[in-house]
Amino acid sequence: MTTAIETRGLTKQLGDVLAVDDLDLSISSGTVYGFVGPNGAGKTTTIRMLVGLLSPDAGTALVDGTAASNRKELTDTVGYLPAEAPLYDELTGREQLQYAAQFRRLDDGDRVEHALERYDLVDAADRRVSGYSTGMRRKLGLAQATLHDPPILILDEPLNGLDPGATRTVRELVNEVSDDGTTVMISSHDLATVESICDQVGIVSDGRLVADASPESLSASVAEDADLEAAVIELTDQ
Ligand SMILES: Nc1ncnc2c1ncn2[C@@H]1O[C@H](COP(=O)(O)OP(=O)(O)OP(=O)(O)O)[C@@H](O)[C@H]1O
Repeated sequence: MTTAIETRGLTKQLGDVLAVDDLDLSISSGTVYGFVGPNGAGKTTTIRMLVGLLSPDAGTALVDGTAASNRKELTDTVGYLPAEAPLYDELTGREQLQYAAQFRRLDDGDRVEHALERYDLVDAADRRVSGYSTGMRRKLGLAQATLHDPPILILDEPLNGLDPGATRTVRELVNEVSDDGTTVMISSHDLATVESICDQVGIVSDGRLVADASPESLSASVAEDADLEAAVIELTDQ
C-alpha cells in the first residue's frame, strides 16, 4: 500500500509555543484518517504545513511523495478546506464554483452544476455568499475543495458548527470519496463522527502524536466499554 501523507520529525515553533513537536505521521493511500486532540494541540499547524502554507522549523512532510512545500505541484493532487472556507462574499455560490473551476482550468460546466446538486445548494446557487449560513458556507467550501476530484482531501474542522443534517452531508461525502479511493485527513472535535467514518485516528497533544490506531483499538486500549471520546480524554490527560 502506498503512503499518501508522511511526516518525519515535523516541528514548528509559533511564538513561545512549540506547536508541533517532532511529529511522525504515516497515512496510507485510501485511508480516512481522523486527526484529533485538545484545543491548541497542534492540528491546524500540522495541516498548514501539509498544504504548504507554513514551513516547518525541522523535519519533512511528504504528500503523495512530493515535498508539501511544493504547493504548485500538489494543486491537482490535494483538496484542502480550512476551518474558514476561502470564499468571496460578493460572489454567488455558483459564481464561486465557476471561479474555482476556471482557476483550476476545469472546463466542464457540468462539474459546477453537479457539485451544487451534490451539496444541496441549487436553491441558493444564485444568492451571494455573504448571505450564506455557517453550514452553507461549509458545504460550498467542500464543493470547492473537491471540484477537481483530488486523490487526497485534507479537511480542517469541517464539522464545526454544523447541524445534524449538514454533519450527515459531510459524513456522506467522506464515505463517498473514500469508496472511490480518496485519502481523507479530517481534523475534528466531533469524536462520535470521527469514530464512525475513520479507519485510523491519530491523537495529538502538546504537538506530539500520543496514539495512532483504529478507533476500535484506541477505545479498547483504555477500557472494555470505552468509546473514542473516553480514549482521547484518557490519552491526552484532559
Ligand atoms: N500565530 C500564532 N502565534 C503564536 N502561537 C500560535 C499561533 N498559531 C497557533 N499558535 C499556538 O500553537 C498551538 C497549536 O495551535 P493549533 O491551532 O495548531 O492547535 P489546534 O490543535 O488546531 O487547536 P484547536 O482544536 O483549538 O483548533 C497553540 O498553543 C496555539 O495557541
